[in-house]
Amino acid sequence: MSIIKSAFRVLRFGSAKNQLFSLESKTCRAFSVCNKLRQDASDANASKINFYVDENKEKGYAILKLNKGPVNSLNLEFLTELNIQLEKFEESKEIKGVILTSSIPNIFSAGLDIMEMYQIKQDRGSQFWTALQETWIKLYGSNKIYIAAINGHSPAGGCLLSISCDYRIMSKGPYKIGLNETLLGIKAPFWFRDTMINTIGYRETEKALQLGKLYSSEEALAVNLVDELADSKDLITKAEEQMSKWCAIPTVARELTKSSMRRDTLSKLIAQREADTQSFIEFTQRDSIQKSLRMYLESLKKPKKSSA
Ligand SMILES: CC/C=C\CCC/C=C/C(=O)SCCNC(=O)CCNC(=O)[C@H](O)C(C)(C)COP(=O)(O)OP(=O)(O)OC[C@H]1O[C@@H](n2cnc3c(N)ncnc32)[C@H](O)[C@@H]1OP(=O)(O)O
Repeated sequence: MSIIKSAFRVLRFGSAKNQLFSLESKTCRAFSVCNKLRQDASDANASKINFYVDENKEKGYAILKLNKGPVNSLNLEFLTELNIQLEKFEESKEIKGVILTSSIPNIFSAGLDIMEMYQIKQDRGSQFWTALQETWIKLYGSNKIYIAAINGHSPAGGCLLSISCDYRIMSKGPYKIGLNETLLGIKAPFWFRDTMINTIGYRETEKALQLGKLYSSEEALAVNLVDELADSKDLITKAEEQMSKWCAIPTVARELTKSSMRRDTLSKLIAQREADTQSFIEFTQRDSIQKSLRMYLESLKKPKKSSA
């Protein structure tokens, strides 16, 4: 939204302005549908702490640590809470940037909660998908600086969170990152795909998405899926060093540059959020998709084989 707003300020006249205005108002309508949901989510989760926020107003940035055990999977309530927090950051005058990480050892995020796609009622499915779209629009479209400190596995929706940031540092170790949707028998949505293309390029994305490739940290560095590797113990320090560097850039120039780079990709989803939600519902309700999801869920729940 903020990027759309900045773009709106810059493009004062002509059809581009009208187009952005219409995109913005569609987005606002979709957001207002989520308001009740947000209240429900904050009531239901009042006793749980699904993430921690450590704000350092002096330095001008915050650290947001995902904390929804066991694997930071993204369900409706969690996304709704995250969206509220992202909005708070966006409105903050003191916070220039956010380091996004996880408090769960070896896991950044396991991506979408598969239970939100398996045998789910249409209403819930559409609320879930709307919340996910909102998270991406807020993160990818943010005026703030987002640095992902990827402390562990980051498949599918977890990868989407990190590639929506401006810079990625990943822990060295036996961790995997990538858009592995085809391995679940599903297709990555076009906005996941486009964010990936913007990060690692068309050809690499074409291979990665078809193969459902999960990259090791070294492989991820080699294709620019991440920008830097760090020993786990140094991850946050490195992210903070990087954040100081980004914070030192003149803000308006950086924001306008970011928005000019991301506007077209964002506009594509903003212009067709409802159709995209319908397509998610239609796709996930297919018998063949439900069967694939069931098999994938079973494979996750199988007792792990001993490597000995
Ligand atoms: C038109 C478009 C339509 C649809 C588009 C949909 C796009 C989808 C995007 C997604 O994000 S789909 C989710 C993809 N995620 C994955 O494939 C990750 C699966 N998980 C793992 O590989 C591993 O769990 C791990 C993240 C590597 C962590 O491994 P670890 O050994 O540490 O944990 P374990 O596997 O034992 O898991 C603990 C516990 O959590 C459950 N789990 C794991 N991931 C998910 C998930 N994404 N959703 C729901 N639940 C998940 C797992 O089953 C275990 O449960 P249990 O304790 O009850 O056995």
